[in-house]
Amino acid sequence: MNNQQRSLLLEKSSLFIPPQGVKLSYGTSGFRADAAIMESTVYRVGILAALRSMKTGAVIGLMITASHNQVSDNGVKIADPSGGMLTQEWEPFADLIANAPHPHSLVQLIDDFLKKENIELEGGKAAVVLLGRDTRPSGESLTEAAKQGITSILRSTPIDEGILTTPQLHWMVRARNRGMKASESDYFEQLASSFRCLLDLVPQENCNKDINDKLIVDGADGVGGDKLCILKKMFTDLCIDVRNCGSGVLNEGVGADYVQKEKVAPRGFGPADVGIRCASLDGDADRLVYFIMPSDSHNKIELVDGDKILSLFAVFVKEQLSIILKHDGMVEDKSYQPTLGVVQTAYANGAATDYVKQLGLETAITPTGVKFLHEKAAEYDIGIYFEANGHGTILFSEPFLGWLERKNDEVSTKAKGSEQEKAVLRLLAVSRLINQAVGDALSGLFLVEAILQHKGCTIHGWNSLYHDLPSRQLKVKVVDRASIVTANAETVVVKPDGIQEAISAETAKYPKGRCFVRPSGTEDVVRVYAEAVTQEAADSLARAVAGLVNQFLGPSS
Ligand SMILES: CC(=O)N[C@H]1[C@@H](OP(=O)(O)O)O[C@H](CO)[C@@H](O)[C@@H]1O
Ligand SMILES: [Mg+2]
Repeated sequence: MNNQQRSLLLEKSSLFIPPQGVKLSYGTSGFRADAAIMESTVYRVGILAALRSMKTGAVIGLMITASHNQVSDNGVKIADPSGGMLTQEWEPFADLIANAPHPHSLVQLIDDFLKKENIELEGGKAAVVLLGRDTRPSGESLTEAAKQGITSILRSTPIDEGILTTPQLHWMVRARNRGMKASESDYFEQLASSFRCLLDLVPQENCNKDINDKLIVDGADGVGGDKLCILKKMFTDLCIDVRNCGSGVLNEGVGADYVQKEKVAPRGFGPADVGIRCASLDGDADRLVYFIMPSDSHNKIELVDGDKILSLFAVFVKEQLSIILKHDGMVEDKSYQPTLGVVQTAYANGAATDYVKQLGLETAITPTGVKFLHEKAAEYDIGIYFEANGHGTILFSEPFLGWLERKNDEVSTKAKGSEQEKAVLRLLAVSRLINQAVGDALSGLFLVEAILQHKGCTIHGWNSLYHDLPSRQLKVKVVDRASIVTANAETVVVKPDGIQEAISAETAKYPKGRCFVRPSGTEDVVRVYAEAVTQEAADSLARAVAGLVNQFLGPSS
């Protein structure tokens, strides 16, 4: 790097010295911690974003959010040119620069990295970084820190997009890099028009079915509720009651994470909502779960989680695809067989996995973390992925979309008004509605709503697609969670020696028992997951295996 660049970096970074004794690591959710200690980290991620933009010659995104964490936390993560997560190859560099103690060590690390990655700061394209933040009060000053980081690299421009959901920012990055319209209003417009298209294609016999038109959405007192209020104004015939829109504390007794983990209704929901279709978004609106309020006085809800959303999407997509593949309703078109696959993690309920297998779909399991699911789903022509917690989307391959467009041309002349034409139009609309960059609670919600209308199905009907096996999750605090090493998408433990045999022996005592343990990527705990035919059995298996974890790893003091 030249002297001008070096002195700019030294000067600016001296204003962002990391607090002593803090070591952060770029995990599944980027960097996340108490907002009070995040400024230097965000500044440095700003530098990384500018370098990534130069390396790729494309627009990069930088999102400031701590999702479902408490309001006093904050975090930062990068969206790569595709709109997906930062390439895993750059994560070690993110860790190195975030933890460099002083400006000189930081500049040295950057210099070494520029050489290793062959990044030319003077030639090549200038850097452009899109910035977004959630509604946290610390977001504004952290955005300033990010801008300082970006402008610490010569020829780099930050574009502040203000308060956004995480998926909106990822969507904008992807759209910009494809030369498409990429503003927030373009995002709303695309969701609205594709949703409208799906509603226009609802089969006649289901058009007037009473599926309980009202939907109540818990906005987690975060950004998702605000954006949904804008979107719902675009549909006069859709009745959405948005609650927890920012007047209460973000994520406190509200939000998809709370609802899914605690299995209770969020704040602001009461007896008047019994039986109505309800949904909950998380703090940055990249997770979505549905739920039904119970009819008794207990607060326990019926959860309709990410696995159920995945199942609903899988049924719909498979149906539409089979209609297209049938010429005149009789013969399968063998000339092109698109691959359709479903991707889950080991946390997917066994009943959900059985259900999608029964549909005849290929299923794959990856380690926990969206980046793994996304990567696997991208191997199919249509890849549907969801974590049980409600993060997921449907990915469509370019060759498949090209094929659909050609089919569309063909059927619009030869088979106008046919079922085949409608199915083609529906899948094209789904590919525009559902976020192709990351899981998106808003676009997921509108797709769920469209499919329920299409099928004339209530939330109760949807929820009874299959019945979840009882399960239990526990957390165990141990001395060093990294001493657990797993394989086969986290379903078996390979270290320490002997623990897997002990877990398997315990699990074998329970009919239909399934159990696995893994170190959390976001908390200092080992997670235990158990499933069995009764709740008591799942609880007992989880407790017994938690005991084994303690025995093999030693409880933390
Ligand atoms: C069991 C569980 O819900 N794990 C969550 C949680 O990861 P852990 O590595 O389990 O802490 O946070 C991740 C990031 O939000 C999310 O992708 C994942 O599903
Ligand atoms: Mg989130």
